[in-house]
Amino acid sequence: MASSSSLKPIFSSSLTSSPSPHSPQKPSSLLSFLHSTTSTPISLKLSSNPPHSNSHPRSKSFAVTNVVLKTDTSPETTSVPSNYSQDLGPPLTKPTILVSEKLGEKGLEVLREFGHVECLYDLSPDQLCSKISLCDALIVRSGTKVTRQVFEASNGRLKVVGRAGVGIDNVDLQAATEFGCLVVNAPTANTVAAAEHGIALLAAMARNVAQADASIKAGKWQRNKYVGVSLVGKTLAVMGFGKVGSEVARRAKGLGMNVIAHDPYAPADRARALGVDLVSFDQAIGTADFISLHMPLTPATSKVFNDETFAKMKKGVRIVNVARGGVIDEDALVKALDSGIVAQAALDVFTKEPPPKDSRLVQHENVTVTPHLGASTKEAQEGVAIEIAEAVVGALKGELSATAVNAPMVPPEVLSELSPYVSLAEKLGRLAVQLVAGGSGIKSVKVVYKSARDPDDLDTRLLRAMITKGIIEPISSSFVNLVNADFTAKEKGLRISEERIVVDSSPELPIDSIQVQISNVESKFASGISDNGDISIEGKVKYGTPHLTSVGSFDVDVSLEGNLILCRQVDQPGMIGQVGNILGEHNVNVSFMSVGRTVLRKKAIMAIGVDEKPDKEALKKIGEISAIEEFVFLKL
Ligand SMILES: NC(=O)C1=CN([C@@H]2O[C@H](COP(=O)(O)OP(=O)(O)OC[C@H]3O[C@@H](n4cnc5c(N)ncnc54)[C@H](O)[C@@H]3O)[C@@H](O)[C@H]2O)C=CC1
Ligand SMILES: O=C(O)C(=O)COP(=O)(O)O
Repeated sequence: MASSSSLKPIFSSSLTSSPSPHSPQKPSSLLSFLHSTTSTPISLKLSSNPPHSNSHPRSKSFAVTNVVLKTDTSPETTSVPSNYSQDLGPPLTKPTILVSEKLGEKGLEVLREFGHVECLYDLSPDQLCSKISLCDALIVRSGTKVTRQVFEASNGRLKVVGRAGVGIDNVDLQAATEFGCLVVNAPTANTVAAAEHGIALLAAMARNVAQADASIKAGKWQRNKYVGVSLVGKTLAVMGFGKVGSEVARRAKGLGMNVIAHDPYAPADRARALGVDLVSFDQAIGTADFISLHMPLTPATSKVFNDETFAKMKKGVRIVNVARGGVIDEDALVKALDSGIVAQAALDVFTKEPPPKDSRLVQHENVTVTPHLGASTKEAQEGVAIEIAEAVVGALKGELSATAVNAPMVPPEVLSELSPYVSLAEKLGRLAVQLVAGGSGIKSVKVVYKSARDPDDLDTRLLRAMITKGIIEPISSSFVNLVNADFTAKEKGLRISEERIVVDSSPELPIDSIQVQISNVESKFASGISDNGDISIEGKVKYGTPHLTSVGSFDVDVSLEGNLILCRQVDQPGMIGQVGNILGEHNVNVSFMSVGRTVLRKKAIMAIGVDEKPDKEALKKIGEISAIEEFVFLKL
């Protein structure tokens, strides 16, 4: 007999639980993929569905084709960019993009074609926090601190932070990830500008250009005081052999310098190709006449140049920093300059920008300074502006960004191939969790992907994120998207393990089937438990549509559209008719029916796809059919 709990949607009560501080309100029923808020959620675009699936019947075709920004009916609604969404449905809102630092005009043009752009420079932290809840995207350079408070104040609306440049040390990435906000940067367009500035500082420092310039302007003519040192034949240590570092190395080689580099992560062959030896940190700083810094500011590189490391340097070393001020302990540098360990320093970046007016470092006579000008060429600023504008617009459209900093980068061809499986993954997660009996804490989920392809060829991050979303969203108030899926699972103590099994099927298809198993829980539907004691369901994509193909140890075949009723019954004639009649009497449209059985005339599972949720009376009548042993209604 059907249990009484089968008569109500499973977990309905938990849907009303209060939102977590990290989680704004839940989105409507579309698959929100990157981000969603009450105002402008981003969702996977369903091929022929209107954006608001609450108010429109679901289309039969459920292939996920793209990710789009979902509709918004807030008062700021203006016109809709032509490429914003081709879907039908309520009017869409132009996203609001806040630009908080000077951005090249060409980039602004790209942004204006897509959204409502507000350029507000020099905002105080409080002003930024009060503005941000009205913004879908924020574009910054190095001067804006995008702190946890900014994400909190955004109230879930901020979907993407674009850093118009390389260094993202001014953005709290952990907070961005927790809030499901994508961070993108523009990593390539200012590389040459930064490298050229490094070389400019190197040469200017060696020949006292800045000091001599100030002296002559002060009416002096001090030719003996400003005798410099030559670069040719000297050893330059490039610390951080990435994009900028390697361009500096290339140029320094052209100046006749002997270049060594230290970078724990750089491939040796890339260095060798430029005639550069990769060496240890101590070797680099111990042998160099000049040291040029090009590593990111991270917890590992913070103040890595300090009393201890200055003491290991060759006396009279000269240091250039166009990376980040924070990699140097500035007090230690002043001491090293005073003691003569460091003969000169040329600094474009500072721990605090702008540095205090009375900074001993800035005022030091052997120090040359510029106000963070590394990326400031016309060419670089134009390039960076276009690069970041395109990245931000792409992210707002829901495309996966090639310059995402806090989300996996999924190449477009992989994304398009996996699209139908993305939908399948979320639905399987959603179904599996609804089979769990209330009160069972879900701790461990295993996902088994069967595929004819080599397991290494299958990038499952996207699928795992969607399964996580399917499992977590029905039972909590959290949003889950590609950015925060792993974080949210961890935060909720949910361990998701994955197994890839090679099967003999068509290698044309990336995946043959996906199975979701939930261990150590009780089920509201005993037949959903497989022989190993786990809740287990499996699905496939058939004709581009997600299908449920097994429940527990029963095979079924039902398209995952609308909602689903699963019944376990005695395998006997007339069952389909009896249930079908009840649903018909209650005006519930049946889209699919499938019966799977273990032993002929013993037990069977009937899976019934229904467009509408049957009312209580209909569910009660189904439960009263004597041959039905248990049943469950599942919302997709
Ligand atoms: N002053 C300015 O206006 C500009 C400053 N920059 C800064 O320059 C730096 C480098 O930028 P890109 O070359 O574009 O970045 P990148 O990511 O291409 O290169 C950074 C390199 O540092 C290496 N690295 C990481 N940890 C390290 C460590 N502990 N020791 C040595 N190397 C380490 C990485 O392996 C990588 O190869 C960044 O800090 C960036 O913010 C970049 C552009 C303009
Ligand atoms: O790209 C970087 O990392 C830079 O430091 C450039 O900073 P900016 O955009 O000029 O404030």
